[in-house]
Amino acid sequence: MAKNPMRVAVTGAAGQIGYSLLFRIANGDLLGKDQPVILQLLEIDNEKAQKALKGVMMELEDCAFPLLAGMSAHSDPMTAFKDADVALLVGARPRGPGMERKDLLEANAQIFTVQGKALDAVASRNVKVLVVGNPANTNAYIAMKSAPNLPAKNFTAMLRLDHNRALSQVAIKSGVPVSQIHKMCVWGNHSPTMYADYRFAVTDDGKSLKDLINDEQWNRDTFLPTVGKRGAAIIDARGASSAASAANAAIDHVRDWVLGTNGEWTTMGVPSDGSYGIPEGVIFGFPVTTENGEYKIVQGLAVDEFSQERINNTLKELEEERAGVAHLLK
Ligand SMILES: NC(=O)C1=CN([C@@H]2O[C@H](COP(=O)(O)OP(=O)(O)OC[C@H]3O[C@@H](n4cnc5c(N)ncnc54)[C@H](O)[C@@H]3O)[C@@H](O)[C@H]2O)C=CC1
Ligand SMILES: O=C([O-])CC(=O)C(=O)O
Repeated sequence: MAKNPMRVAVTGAAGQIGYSLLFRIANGDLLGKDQPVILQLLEIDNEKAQKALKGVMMELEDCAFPLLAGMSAHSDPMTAFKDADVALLVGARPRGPGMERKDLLEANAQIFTVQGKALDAVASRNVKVLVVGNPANTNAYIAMKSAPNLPAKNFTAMLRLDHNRALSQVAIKSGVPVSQIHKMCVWGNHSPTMYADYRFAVTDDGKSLKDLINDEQWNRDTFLPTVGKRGAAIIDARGASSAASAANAAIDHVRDWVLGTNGEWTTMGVPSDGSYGIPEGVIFGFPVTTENGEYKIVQGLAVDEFSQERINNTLKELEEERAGVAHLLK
């Protein structure tokens, strides 16, 4: 028997990530090739953005996707998030000329407060929320705090792009294909302070990638800066921030959350439960496994002195961001 459609809300739907994301969702890449979807698309209440969104919807229509059971355009999160099973919060305020980090945090805090409240009011009680818009961890924190009637665990931030970047860099260095590398993870904030960590990574036949690479200087001087500053390198090369790879990571994140990782590790930004000394509620990148629509933080990993320093550093940045928006959450 055909499954009932699931409702997927996407914000910033006429933006560049949206353009790479929506077609894949409609193609069944997000929720499975037997799962019909209804797209509920949110853009700002502006004639140009709404017109662009209409254009994207015309193209979606022209693909005649068998799994696309419906779609609608919105300028109000209260209608866009109605009964949403999945919410991909991509739209955010980009940094403008002369804007300080604090101004950026505040501008986004406004957006994610409103959207968190709307999710709280109208979304499915099981809605799975992924925040992509930057600063992703803090935006997810704001949305979570603005939705007290939804389980906090339903709010996540995207570190999967960092995870995928780390996988590819380790694959290139070691010569082991990405498909044969397991137990990669990235800790912390989606920012250059993140700590990409291949200490636990193993090949299909259980060989340690750290031993195979055996180059601590490469780890510290090449790998970590390459992964940490990859977003800026893409902007420099393309003249625009990563879009297709970001959309791909969003698909990976939600697909794994919904459909499970079969014991494989992945990275998700999730509200801390106190694991590894990260204060409860901070949205932090952790290694996780997923099963039956739930994620579990991988426990019991050894944290050496260098790793602890890195984790402390990315946590400090997240706590500063949190302090910077605290007055807006009262
Ligand atoms: N977490 C991650 O790994 C990554 C995050 N990003 C972030 O994703 C966000 C989106 O990137 P792009 O699609 O390239 O940007 P974009 O500027 O092309 O598109 C953003 C869209 O969001 C819309 N928007 C803005 N505020 C909105 C609101 N309140 N409600 C609904 N829509 C709204 C805009 O009108 C625009 O169409 C940015 O914040 C970017 O920094 C990008 C790459 C990776
Ligand atoms: O750096 C940016 O603005 C986009 C981003 O988050 C990334 O590519 O990781």
